[in-house]
Amino acid sequence: MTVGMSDLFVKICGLRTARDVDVAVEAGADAVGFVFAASPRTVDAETARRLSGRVPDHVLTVGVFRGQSMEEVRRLTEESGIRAVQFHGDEGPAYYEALRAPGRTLIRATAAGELPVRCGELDEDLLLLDAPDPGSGTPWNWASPRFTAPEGRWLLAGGLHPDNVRQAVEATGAWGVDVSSGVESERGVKSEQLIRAFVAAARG
Ligand SMILES: O=C(O)c1ccccc1N[C@@H]1O[C@H](COP(=O)(O)O)[C@@H](O)[C@H]1O
Repeated sequence: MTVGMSDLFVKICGLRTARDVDVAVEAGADAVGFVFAASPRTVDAETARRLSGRVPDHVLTVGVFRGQSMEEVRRLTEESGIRAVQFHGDEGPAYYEALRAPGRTLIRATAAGELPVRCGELDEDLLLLDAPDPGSGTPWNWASPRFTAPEGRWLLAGGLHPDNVRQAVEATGAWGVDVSSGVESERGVKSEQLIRAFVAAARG
């Protein structure tokens, strides 16, 4: 898997317009996310395909799924042409086996808890630790002394924004970060200023 050109991997998620995509790429994001799960940010396959066409090869295009059938995930992935699949529900090993394809990155999102987790448990390439309510802008207690950082490559998400992302990275040692709500001016509407501020702050 080839991902990221910088020290800290930064993904900007929930993009819906060409302007969102252009700003995220210009700001230096390593990945851009298109939400296929039920959300105020949902896009269809045609929109994701059109927006992905604006993304240079060094930036990973990610489709976000939650509780969808394997057939729907497969169809949306193929129709949109996105290069990575991010599972946010309780998708089991059969999903990873079915969606594994050459050049495709598989991301497993799980709610952060006190039990240790490891990247690769379900054959994923990247692990994502998030709050229980993904996409809500709610943080989890990543600063807790009881939190054990996972082994392997993992992304931190949940309630991140330009003012807390650097502190979160330093506290957890995360390999990368993922954000949606924290770069919006209102729910579902991305802010150019906040996207730029987030990427710059994340990398310190
Ligand atoms: O963004 C959504 O609407 C969404 C819906 C369903 C599953 C995942 C979703 N987004 C993911 O949630 C986190 C970002 O959360 P936050 O808004 O920054 O707190 C990130 O992993 C997104 O990919």
